[in-house]
Parts: sequence; structure tokens; C-alpha cells
Amino acid sequence: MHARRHTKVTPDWHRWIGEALASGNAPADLLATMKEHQFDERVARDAIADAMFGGTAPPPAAGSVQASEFRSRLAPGHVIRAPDRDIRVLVRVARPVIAVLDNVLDGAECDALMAMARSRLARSAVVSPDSGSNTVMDIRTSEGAYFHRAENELVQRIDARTAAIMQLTEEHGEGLQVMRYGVGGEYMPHYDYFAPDQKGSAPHIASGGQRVSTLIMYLDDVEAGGETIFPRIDFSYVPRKGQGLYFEYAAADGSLDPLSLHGGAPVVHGEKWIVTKWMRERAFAG
Ligand SMILES: O=C(O)CCC(=O)C(=O)O
Ligand SMILES: [Fe+2]
Repeated sequence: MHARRHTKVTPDWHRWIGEALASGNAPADLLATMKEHQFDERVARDAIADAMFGGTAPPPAAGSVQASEFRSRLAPGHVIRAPDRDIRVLVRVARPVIAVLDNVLDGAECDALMAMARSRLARSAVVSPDSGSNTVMDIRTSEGAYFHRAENELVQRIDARTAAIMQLTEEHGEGLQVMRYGVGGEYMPHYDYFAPDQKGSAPHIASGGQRVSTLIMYLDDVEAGGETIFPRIDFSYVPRKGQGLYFEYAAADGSLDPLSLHGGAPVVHGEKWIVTKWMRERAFAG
């Protein structure tokens, strides 16, 4: 029989969460500790998310951004025409701006991206050459493979296609990032924009400016779990090979949308593979 799980977070635990986050601990590590202490997972997740982002989305203050100012950059209509492909819109959400897109990548492109990333992931899992020590690099960094803009023909083709979809030129785009999650792998809720009040954001923003939009492309179906979730609006997308999930978080006046909080739910069975394109306010050297 399972021990009963705690469903209430005491003031002491709230304080512990706040202090652990403030001293730079990863939210996933806090979650693991709370689970070891028999907290119900959902309760622990909510308490951590509340400490990071506040309990609810802040209500719009007088004179602040209205929903209508978060107007999608995407072309209207049911089909978006990229230079080499027609992309069908399956779902649109007004706020935060979200669109589910079909047929962004074909099956062969998905397979080729996974193969390319696999060889890079394998390389990144070897002993660190610059430390000279025997420590294997952080498992989390070895889960991602980065491809410079236009690094090869396939990457170039996808850079051009995503730019056309996202209505910005390729020079606004960061290099493609392929991510692989195994069973239990997740990406806790976060914002893709650089937190304006954090010192660490300044060097990113200095070149290219703020991030404004994201296109996550799914390289394979996932057997169970691994949904992309927007907890503030209770929206959940189930990964489907070749589809894309597009979202935006910066209005024309620079306001950022707190409803864009999102994450990758834990994979329950199988693997999850995605490739992500992030777009910046301005063209930059990449
Ligand atoms: O894994 C997911 O579904 C979310 C990924 C994500 O948030 C990102 O790449 O910025
Ligand atoms: Fe993200």
C-alpha cells in the first residue's frame, strides 16, 4: 500500500521553495525533493510554479496591454503558404497567440533531423575535452543539439520555411535546437522571453533584442505523455510527427504576455523529439 501523499504545502515548505529558487536551484530538483518527502506531485508542481510566476496571471492594470494588442503575426486563413510548402492551420488561440500547424516538416525531414542530432548528442556525451577530467558533461546539455543558421542544406531549408511562417526574416532567427526527452524527461513551465528584470538577460537582449515568437516542431509521435502545456490557460497539445506549435509573447510595444507560460510535460512512454525555432525582435549576426 502507498503511503498517503501530502496535499497541503505548509508555510515552512513555501519558505523553503522560495529560498531554494532564490539560490539558483533548478525547479526540477525542488520537485524531486518534494516528491521524496511524499508530496503529491500535482500539489508540489503548483507550489513551485506559484513561487516562480505568481498564483495567477496578473490582471491587466489600468492602461496596460489589452488582448487586442497581442495580434498574431501569422497570415490569416486556413493555409499558410511557405515558399516550398502549404501549411494547414488546425487550431488558433487568440491569447496567448497560439496556432497548431500541420505539415510543417515531412517525415523524411523529421527523420533526417533526428539522425543529425543523434550523432551530435553522442559526441556531446563524451568526456569534457577542456577540463581534462573524467567528468561526463551534464546530462541535460547532452539532450540538446544546436544547429547554426544555414549550417547545411536541410537546416537552411527549415530556417527559410520557419521564417516565412513566422513572418520575420531568417536573420531574426536563432539557430535550430533539437531536443530529445527520454521517459520522465520534461521541461518545467517557463517563458521563452528573456526576463527583463534579470541581469543574465542583458547579454542576450543586446544582440537581436527580445525573443518574440517560438515554433516548436515535433519530429515524432510520443507514445504517452510529453504534451506541450500552457498551464495558465489549461491548454495541452499532443505531439504529432511533422506538426508545429507556434506561439507569440511580445506585442508591438514590447509588452510581454504572461499567459505564454508553457512547458513540456513528462514523457511517460517512448521518446519525445522536437526542434525549436526562436525569433528575435531584430536581425542579428546569429
Ligand atoms: O518540450 C516542449 O514541449 C516545450 C519546449 C519548449 O518550451 C521550448 O523549446 O522552448
Ligand atoms: Fe519554451
